[in-house]
Amino acid sequence: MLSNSEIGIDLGTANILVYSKNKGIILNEPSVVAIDTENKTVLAVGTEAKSMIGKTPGKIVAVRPLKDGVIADFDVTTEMLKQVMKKASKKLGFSIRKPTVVVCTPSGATSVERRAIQDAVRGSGAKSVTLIEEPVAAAIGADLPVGEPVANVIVDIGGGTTEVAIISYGGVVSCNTIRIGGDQMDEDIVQYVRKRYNLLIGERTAELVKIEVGQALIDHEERTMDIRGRDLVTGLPKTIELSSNEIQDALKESLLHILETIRATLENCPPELSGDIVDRGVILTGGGALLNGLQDWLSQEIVVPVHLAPNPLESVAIGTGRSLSVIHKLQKVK
Ligand SMILES: Nc1ncnc2c1ncn2[C@@H]1O[C@H](COP(=O)(O)OP(=O)(O)OP(=O)(O)O)[C@@H](O)[C@H]1O
Repeated sequence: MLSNSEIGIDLGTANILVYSKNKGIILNEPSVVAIDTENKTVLAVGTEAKSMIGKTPGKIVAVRPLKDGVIADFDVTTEMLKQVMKKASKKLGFSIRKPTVVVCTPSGATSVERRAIQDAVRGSGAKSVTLIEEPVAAAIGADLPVGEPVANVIVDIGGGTTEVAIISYGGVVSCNTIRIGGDQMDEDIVQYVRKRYNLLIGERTAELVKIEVGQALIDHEERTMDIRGRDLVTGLPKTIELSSNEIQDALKESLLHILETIRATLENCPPELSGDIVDRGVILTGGGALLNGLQDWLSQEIVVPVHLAPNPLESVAIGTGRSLSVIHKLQKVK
């Protein structure tokens, strides 16, 4: 049985989630840390730190210690995890001591990158750490029958990566990972606005634009939004109106890349499993799955049904938590 000292962690590029069996998701915050660079102390972690991005005085920086699904700054990640454990303990009402942890890694991570994730979680006080591949966790979290010999296709569009995996009989049959996800889409929007309007906007504004008027490559009713930034010619603040048609253009290249990756993965599917895909379709998960029109556009392009996971932003965390009890049955985790 899973106790509260057994937790699942979705250590994502954009968000970090902690799952406990009795309470479900007990923490869901941005993977951001605010640091005082003078004395190297951590000032804030999570939501509070994210609200500081791009707004801090010189000596304080708000950083994201993960990039493309893997650790970019080991020490800051470990510190973030320590603070996350403290916050999660507060939510539970008692201290999480030396927990047994299942944490996800991108399928495309190298052995060194996997080791770093394991060490960082251990460094935050965990007694034992087991890794699970992110698409497998996402599939478990989305209630797919991963243990059966049928093809479960998962398209997980996170902040740093998009992973497309075919899972059958408890394992990954075929998988492709690209380092394009929600962060790249934000960057696409920053670059578009810069080139088209000579206006500099921050990554948080770009993310808001993506969520509000972002649009996959499919016909839709046009929406608009006012945004503010710094005019690169005059140096002064300026407001412009952006439309969903423009953002559709800005996101085109990244979306086509994601589509190509899905196609390539499906083309590599063993023929015995291809029939399942026609019947069962593809499950879309990760925060990027929520982009307006994405589900319809993808089903139009790949001509198989595309379903949205019940909780795209939470599937991986739920899957890591659920898999902990299965792992206990299968192997002793030290
Ligand atoms: N409604 C929305 N429309 C478009 N994108 C969204 C929406 N909501 C969230 N996102 C994006 O989803 C991304 C975060 O998704 P998620 O939490 O699944 O990523 P992650 O697990 O942290 O990243 P990774 O799996 O790459 O490590 C962010 O880029 C965020 O901007």
